[in-house]
Amino acid sequence: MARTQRHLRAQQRVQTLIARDQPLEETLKAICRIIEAQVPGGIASIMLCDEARLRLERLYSVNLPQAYCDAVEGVAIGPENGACGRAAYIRDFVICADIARDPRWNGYHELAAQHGLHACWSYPVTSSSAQVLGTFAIYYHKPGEPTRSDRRRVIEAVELVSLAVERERNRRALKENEQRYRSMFTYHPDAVFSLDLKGYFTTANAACSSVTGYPLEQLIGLHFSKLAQPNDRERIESLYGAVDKGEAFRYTVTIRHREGRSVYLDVTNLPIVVNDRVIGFYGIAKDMTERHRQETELRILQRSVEASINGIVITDARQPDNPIIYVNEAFERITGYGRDEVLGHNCRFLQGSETDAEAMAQLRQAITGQYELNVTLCNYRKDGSPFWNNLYLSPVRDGKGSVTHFIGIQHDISERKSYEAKLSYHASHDALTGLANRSLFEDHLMHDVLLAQRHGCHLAVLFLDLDDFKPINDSLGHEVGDQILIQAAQRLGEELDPGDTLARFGSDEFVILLPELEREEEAIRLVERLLARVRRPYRVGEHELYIGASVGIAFLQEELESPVELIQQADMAMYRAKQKGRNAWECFTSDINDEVNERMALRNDLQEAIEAENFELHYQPLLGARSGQVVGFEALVRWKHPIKGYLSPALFIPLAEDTGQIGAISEWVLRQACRDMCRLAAEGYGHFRVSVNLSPLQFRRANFLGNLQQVLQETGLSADYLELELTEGILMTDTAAAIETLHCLRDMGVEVSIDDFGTGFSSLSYLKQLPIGKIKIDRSFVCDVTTNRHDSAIVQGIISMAHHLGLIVVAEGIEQAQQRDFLAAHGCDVFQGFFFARPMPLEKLQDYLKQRAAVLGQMADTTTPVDDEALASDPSWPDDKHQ
Ligand SMILES: Nc1nc2c(ncn2[C@@H]2O[C@@H]3COP(=O)(O)O[C@H]4[C@@H](O)[C@H](n5cnc6c(=O)[nH]c(N)nc65)O[C@@H]4COP(=O)(O)O[C@H]3[C@H]2O)c(=O)[nH]1
Repeated sequence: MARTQRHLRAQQRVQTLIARDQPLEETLKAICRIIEAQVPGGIASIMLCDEARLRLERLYSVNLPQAYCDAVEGVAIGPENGACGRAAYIRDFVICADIARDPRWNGYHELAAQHGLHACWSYPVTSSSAQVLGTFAIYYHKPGEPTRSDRRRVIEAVELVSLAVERERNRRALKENEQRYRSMFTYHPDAVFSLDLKGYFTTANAACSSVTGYPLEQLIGLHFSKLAQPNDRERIESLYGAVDKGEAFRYTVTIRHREGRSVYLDVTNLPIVVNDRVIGFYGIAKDMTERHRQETELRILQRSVEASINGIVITDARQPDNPIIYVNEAFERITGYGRDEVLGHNCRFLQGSETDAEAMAQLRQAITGQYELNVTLCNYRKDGSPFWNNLYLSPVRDGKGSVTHFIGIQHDISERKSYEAKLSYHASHDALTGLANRSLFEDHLMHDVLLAQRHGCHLAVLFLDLDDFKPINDSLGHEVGDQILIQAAQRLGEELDPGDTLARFGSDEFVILLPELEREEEAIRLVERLLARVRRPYRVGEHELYIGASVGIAFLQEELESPVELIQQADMAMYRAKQKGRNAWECFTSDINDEVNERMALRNDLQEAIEAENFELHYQPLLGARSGQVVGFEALVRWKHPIKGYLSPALFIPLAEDTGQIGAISEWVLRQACRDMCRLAAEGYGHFRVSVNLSPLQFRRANFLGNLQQVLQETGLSADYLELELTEGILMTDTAAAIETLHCLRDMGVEVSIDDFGTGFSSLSYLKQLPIGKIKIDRSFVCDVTTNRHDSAIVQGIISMAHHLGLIVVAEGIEQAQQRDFLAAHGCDVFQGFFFARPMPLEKLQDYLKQRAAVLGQMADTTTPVDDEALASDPSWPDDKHQ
């Protein structure tokens, strides 16, 4: 009983050792002692399996000799390996009653005998899962077998051993696990942490500290929201709901580092589940700041490349033939090739027949030499159409500096190129007709003159000006004018040879270069053909129109200073041709040159006179045929040339008309005439009407009426005292507009007379439509009126017809009393001419008026008619020197 009690106590002690996780050796040795106390003479030992369960190592015993222990430790588990090796092998009780004779102890007999060990009973120790953990053995110093109670005790001891070993193994496994976990936690390069359910940090590793910048002691107990950006907090809190349900989740968040910078984290949260209850969250936060920055940069870069309006091609320089690995949308748009069609191919499919070989060579060199290049080359789209590609090629290098790729940026400059081409075309061509312009013509001229001089050929320049083009353009509009110019250009072109150059210089000026003439006559024959072609009718819309041309011809002569001189010579000759009449041509000669030079000099002098207002105004009286009274004056401009003296207006007025200088002269004349009339009235000479000659250019000016009104206003002359003299020619072009202007003049109170009447081509019947009050019979009819019966008949006809129309008739150029008498006899109303008075300056006119008044005063007594001839030839009167 006492023995049993002792045994139970010993067992409890062992169980306490086990429960308290005392070292295994202590527990196992305690078990050995218990069993040794129960089986007298027995020596207990416990051996445990190695990890692989192939050997028995770690021998625990209190009384086995150490040398024996050392010798058997590590014995292999096997059927013939002593009691323990076999027990572990067969997983059953092995009884070796007499070791010395037991063959299973072969190899160990001597060892056992040395230590006086003669019997051994061994029992396998197994785990709760039936794994062999080791063996429990009892040795005896004499042979013998166990009794039943011995067996029972051994089994009890084995159970205790199993319990202790298994417990110790579990504890070790647990510790190992914990260490593993801790290692993972501690050494994890990412921030690893745990939060409680309220979101406070409960644990955090070192990485967590470096990611957040907070020392661990400050981090523990900190609420996660202290780190998250305000706009992220709510989102993350809502995610934690998922963790509550036991689910893991992942999100990205930007936190604020303790130093203030933003840290971009990729966080995975997992629930901490204990006893089926979530008690918090684990978190693993990966610092993605750098990667995020790179990704953002990359994304922006990718978007920019994608969205670029320039085509972008990337090729792989490491692969044979440098194949395309990327093209953007713009490349597809520009070339018409889809991405799939080009990837893997070399870019050469973009080349074609017009691709510049030199540009290609540069491109190849840049690829071989691995340097940047900017080159413009002609590429081809998928549909075969060419485009201009301004290509930037640059090599892309890796970290070691080796070129891995090439990037090509295409800029489709086709529009710019075509614009440039258009610009250069327009710079050298006339937009309306498509003919060469002056600059291109001059280029050809330089070149062809050089060749002609070298080869001794004849060369000619023709200057062709359309006759009567301006009136058509003015009256029918520019569209009609343009059509005529186009048709004329076409006709001229059709007559020329391929080597000739046809250019348009001005509105209706065409210039032709004939560089390869065998004889000069060829040019003349061509000009005749050209004139004939130009003369043919032009059909424009409903109009059938006729125009002519005047041509000047200049041949290449030896004494030419510059080729351009030929154009000027042809121009001068054309001017002479124009003077000859319509549809004429003229060759340049040196006298034309002189004439033109003189004209040029005169033009310049005239300009100086205009600027200095270096003109005088003379007045020629007009006398009533019946009353003999002065009824008005004609204002006639005089220019005293500094060298040539007084020049006839018949000389410089047409020049001024040609050069446009007439505008300024006319305005001066009008203003001066109005002023002088006001002065005469103011100085008591009476109110006289002054006739002013009107130039066609002045009449057609847009602001003609406005200007007139302004002059009248400024000078204070009443419109009743102004008369404008128009030639028939003015009324011939754009008659409707001219008549409208005449009506306006009449409304203003200004009188209008037709000057040089009878010299125009038009029928007299148009007179009845005109709101005019007077006609002036041209001097040429008056001159021979008494000697030539035709002129006499014409003059009589004009007077009669004019009177029927209610018009006053003025006869100008009366030089003789017979002429006066004839005209008076046939009812002419007003006389003008040297017979009565020459044109004179205002001061002389005042004298004239005074004298007339004096003579008239005397006549009142005598009733003798005024001797106009005597007055006119009074030596004190001005001699109109220019006449
Ligand atoms: N042989 C001869 N001649 C006579 C006689 N009586 C007058 N004359 C001249 O005949 C011309 C009359 O002027 P016109 O026919 O309008 O012809 C004018 C007119 O068309 C133009 N002219 C003169 N002054 C002006 C002006 O201020 N403006 C414009 N637009 N043209 C003007 O120049 C032309 C010539 O003017 P002038 O040389 O001043 O010549 C004047 C005058 O001096 C005569 O009995 N015998």
